Amino acid sequence: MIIKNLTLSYSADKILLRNFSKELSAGSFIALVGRNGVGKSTLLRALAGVSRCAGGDVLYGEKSLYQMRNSELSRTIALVTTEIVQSPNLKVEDVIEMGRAPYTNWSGSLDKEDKDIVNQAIETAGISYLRGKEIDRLSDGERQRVMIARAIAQQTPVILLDEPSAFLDLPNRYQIVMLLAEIAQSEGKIIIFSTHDLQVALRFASEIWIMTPKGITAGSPEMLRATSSFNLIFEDTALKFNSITGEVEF
Ligand SMILES: Nc1ncnc2c1ncn2[C@@H]1O[C@H](COP(=O)(O)OP(=O)(O)OP(=O)(O)O)[C@@H](O)[C@H]1O
Repeated sequence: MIIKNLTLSYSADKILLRNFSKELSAGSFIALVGRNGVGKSTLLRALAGVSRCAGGDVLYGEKSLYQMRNSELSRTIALVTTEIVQSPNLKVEDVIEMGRAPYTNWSGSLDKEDKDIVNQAIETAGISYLRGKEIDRLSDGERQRVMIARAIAQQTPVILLDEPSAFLDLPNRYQIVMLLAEIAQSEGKIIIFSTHDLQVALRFASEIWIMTPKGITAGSPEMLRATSSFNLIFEDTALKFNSITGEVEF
């Protein structure tokens, strides 16, 4: 995937990101960090081809995401947001089966292969125990896992997740991020997730993008640590990132 001179803005007087370029390779597990309102969700939506960017392009293969038809786009990129899918009587399996929509025929019916893929996604996401449950009766953390299973079932080479660990308790947070890291590595997917959890990013990401109003500083956790780059996030605050201990200090 190639990001070319990406510029993001909602209005002429507020540019969130200017001319960002980056080439991403298969197997990358990227944590996107930055302060509230800096533009992480906007960036993920632009990379998902959901919202148009103000300038630049995002290519998968040779093709711009913005030129892809919806069916092709949804076979290329899965976007997992914290938006809540709510519909009475909708079961966990129904939601995960929606991940197969880009592959099913006009009737939307799933064949055996689709069903096997859905079952495998349920297994991988570790949510077999949620089978048969209604989606609006799940906890936030359980629902988040279901949405990840849906993205897995979508079988896209790129998965983007907006704060996948936002609602999760500590063990679940680590488990979800470890699961995503494992999928990125074993299946050679590009996975980008936004997070406010620096510890998780440092521990599991292969690369971290620090987004500030001045742009994105990208690098391996080790490199960013060595260059004290995390302090970019704490500019204008009384906090400081200790690159030796990896802790935030007053
Ligand atoms: N649809 C929109 N129209 C206009 N401005 C928007 C729109 N969506 C977001 N913004 C603004 O763009 C900026 C970036 O928002 P965005 O949601 O991308 O930030 P974020 O980094 O994901 O924040 P958070 O960490 O709080 O989720 C914010 O100032 C926000 O108010």
